[in-house]
Amino acid sequence: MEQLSFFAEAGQSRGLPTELLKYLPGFIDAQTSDALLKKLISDTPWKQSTQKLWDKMYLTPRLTCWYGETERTAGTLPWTPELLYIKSLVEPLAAIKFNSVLLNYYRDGNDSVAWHSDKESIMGSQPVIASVSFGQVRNFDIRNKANHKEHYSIKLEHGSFLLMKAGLQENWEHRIAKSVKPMKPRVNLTFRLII
Ligand SMILES: O=C(O)CCC(=O)C(=O)O
Ligand SMILES: [Fe+2]
Repeated sequence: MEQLSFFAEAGQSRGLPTELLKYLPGFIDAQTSDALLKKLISDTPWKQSTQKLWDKMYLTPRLTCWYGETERTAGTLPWTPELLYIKSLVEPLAAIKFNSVLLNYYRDGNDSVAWHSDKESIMGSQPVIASVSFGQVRNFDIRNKANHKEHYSIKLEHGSFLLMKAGLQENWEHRIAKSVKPMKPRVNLTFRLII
């Protein structure tokens, strides 16, 4: 029988392009991750923004909030001690000093992020992005833009780290798909360098 645990077991596609991605489960221990998940959910002033698709406005299917060096982008909040702590853990692995982080809150299986790449010009053409996940394990799917049949999936675990290396955004897209299985809350942080 399928195990219906809170945080499903680890697993990832074979042959993951490690020159583009580095995945570290258990990057932050379970107890610290539990506390951070709770604090981030309760203390973040989450917003649901709107997005335009085919000339119609839709509510983004998740909640978000930006933090970082506040003079850079409008609406960005100043760093909190928790975010500075997580930033200090990811920076040595990414070999980058990040100046912003996007928080995504997936409340349940209906929340998602559609296929996209993070290639805004404010991050340069080859951005390196460090991603930390807390809570519900969700599948992080990636596919080659030129050949959608080339695709992989990583189960991003509670307290895990994922480094999206230079080149990933250029040639690959990623998403967190909706799920028909019941899903507990998940918070994801993507540390970025906005130039
Ligand atoms: O939730 C995730 O793991 C990914 C989020 C993401 O792709 C983004 O915020 O650009
Ligand atoms: Fe993304």
